[in-house]
Amino acid sequence: MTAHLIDGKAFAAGVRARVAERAQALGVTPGLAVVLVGEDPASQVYVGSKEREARAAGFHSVVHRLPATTSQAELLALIQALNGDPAIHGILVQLPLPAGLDEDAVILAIDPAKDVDGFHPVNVGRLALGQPAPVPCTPRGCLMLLKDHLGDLSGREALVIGRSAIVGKPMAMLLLGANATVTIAHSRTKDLPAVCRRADIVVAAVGRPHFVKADWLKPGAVVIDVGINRLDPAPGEAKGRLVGDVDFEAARRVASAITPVPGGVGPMTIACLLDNTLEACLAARA
Ligand SMILES: NC(=O)C1=CN([C@@H]2O[C@H](COP(=O)(O)OP(=O)(O)OC[C@H]3O[C@@H](n4cnc5c(N)ncnc54)[C@H](OP(=O)(O)O)[C@@H]3O)[C@@H](O)[C@H]2O)C=CC1
Ligand SMILES: Nc1nc(=O)c2c([nH]1)NC[C@@H]1CN(c3ccc(C(=O)N[C@@H](CCC(=O)O)C(=O)O)cc3)C=[N+]21
Repeated sequence: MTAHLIDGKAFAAGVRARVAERAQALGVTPGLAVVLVGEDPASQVYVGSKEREARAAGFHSVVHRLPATTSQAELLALIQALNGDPAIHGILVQLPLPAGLDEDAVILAIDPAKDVDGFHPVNVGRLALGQPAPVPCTPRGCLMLLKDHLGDLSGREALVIGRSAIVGKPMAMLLLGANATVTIAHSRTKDLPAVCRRADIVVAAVGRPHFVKADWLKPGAVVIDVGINRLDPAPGEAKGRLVGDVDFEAARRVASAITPVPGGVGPMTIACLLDNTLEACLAARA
């Protein structure tokens, strides 16, 4: 079997086009503020594409680039200013923050109505309770791809590998909300290959290249690879290749469908960020 490639890049372009259309019809310009503290080169890339795609969708997009030496008080003051700025409907603080800054306190300072990442405890609680809330962009994008490919997820065995607040936990909540039977694996899970072989759906969010092996997969499983890992450059390459958390070339011979890296989940994250910002803008007008 050669797995169907789930084209997140194409799907995300469709989501962005619908967002742009709705934004245009709105008569108000959705505003997104991204806050980047420090010089992490990978973060610079993501922030650049968020800004480009927000503008392409007709949004007002501002990026605040702060030095790694920024104090907690300075960062909190910026967030207060953005909370009070009526032109800004969505605030995203790029994580992780440099050492010395208190991530929890920063997230708590964001107005939950502008929390387009869905990381504020109020929004995390709402998601857990099944109440309407901005949903974290990466898991939301993964669920869109799964539903598009599989239709109804009811009763399917889903395994989420990873339990971070950004990806693993909200992914598990969304799958549960879609009536899948959900298992969450992490670094203390015993016999992960055996747990994985039971799953109809595998979402890998670990942060280790080639971590999920082909012989861990049930034949016909649907695999969503969230990982973004940069390999060391091969001789003659300026920068290393991007790969996911799944041993892609081997896995595609066992899975029925799989997302590539790049071109899978990553573009969906950005598309969902724009959609969450549009929704926040709509809610602010209501
Ligand atoms: N495509 C996109 O848009 C996005 C991609 N990413 C990528 O997704 C990946 C995961 O990100 P994130 O969730 O933030 O990462 P974290 O490092 O916060 O979490 C990694 C998770 O993997 C688990 N883990 C680590 N080692 C093992 C192991 N040997 N067996 C089983 N589980 C293990 C950890 O378990 P434990 O809790 O026990 O330590 C942890 O829960 C990264 O590659 C990141 O770059 C992230 C966000 C968006
Ligand atoms: N507050 C916060 N919210 C986030 O959503 C957040 C964050 N912090 N910190 C870092 C992670 C990572 N992340 C990605 C987004 C898009 C791509 C993406 O578009 N990737 C492209 C490739 C990009 C490239 O070529 O470099 C792809 O997979 O096709 C990747 C990773 C969001 N994150």
